[in-house]
Amino acid sequence: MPDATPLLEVDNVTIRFGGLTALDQVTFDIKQGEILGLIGPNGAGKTTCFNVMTGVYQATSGQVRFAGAPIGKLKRHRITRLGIARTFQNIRLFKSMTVLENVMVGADAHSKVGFFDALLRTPRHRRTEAESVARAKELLRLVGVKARPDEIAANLSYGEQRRLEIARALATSPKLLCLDEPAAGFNPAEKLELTNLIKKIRDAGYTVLLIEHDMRLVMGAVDRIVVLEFGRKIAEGTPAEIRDNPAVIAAYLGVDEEDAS
Ligand SMILES: Nc1ncnc2c1ncn2[C@@H]1O[C@H](COP(=O)(O)OP(=O)(O)OP(=O)(O)O)[C@@H](O)[C@H]1O
Repeated sequence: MPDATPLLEVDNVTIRFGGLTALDQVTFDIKQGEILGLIGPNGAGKTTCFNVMTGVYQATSGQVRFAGAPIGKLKRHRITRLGIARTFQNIRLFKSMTVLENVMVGADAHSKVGFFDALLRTPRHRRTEAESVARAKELLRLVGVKARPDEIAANLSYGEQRRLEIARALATSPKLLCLDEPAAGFNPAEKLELTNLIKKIRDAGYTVLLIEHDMRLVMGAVDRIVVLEFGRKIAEGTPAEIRDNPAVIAAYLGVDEEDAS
């Protein structure tokens, strides 16, 4: 079970783009070891939330804290090193590189081997590389990529490419893994497999934040849900609580709250 210490805190965060308020005083936290779903209609601010947590955007006001420390002013690579990794709505693999290389690119974010070690191929470099290869293969097994490690990424099926992206994100040894619509384009069987994979990843010791449009997947995979609409948090609770929440039903059906209740 998740313990009580929040791994990540989004504290009263507002983000404005010109006249548009993409996030409006949003507050929620992610507890160590839980799977949190972030849902809401199109344009609700979900991806903006990911972007503020991963250093792509800075909050106009409010604060994001990771393991208790503010991360709002940190650059993206520093946040990756602290332990937040993400996948993207659109697959962003290095398509001409191999499966293994794609995962090892992620591992490099944490490599302790210096530039000269790599250039001179020192014993330290070779040892670290062997360890990275072993770890990358282990991650490929965890996420269920069946293609050979030396296969070119572009030759993988769409579903395998999505799994590979997750393996690459895990290669940075994150404490928090953020998945942005990982089931986009999946058939029902693939969605079920993904639900199981997300739980498996959590059971392997990671905390997971999931943005996903597919309600069945969200309800089946997560411990808790935060709902955004027009940049505001309109609800927070267990899947059962969210399913019956009139404000959430109204947001998704596009009707007035009174009409939906
Ligand atoms: N860089 C930006 N500049 C201007 N407006 C932006 C920027 N990024 C996001 N927005 C706007 O902020 C709002 C929230 O967008 P966001 O992508 O976070 O929503 P979302 O909930 O992820 O939507 P979707 O489910 O469609 O991906 C939208 O109105 C969007 O147009």
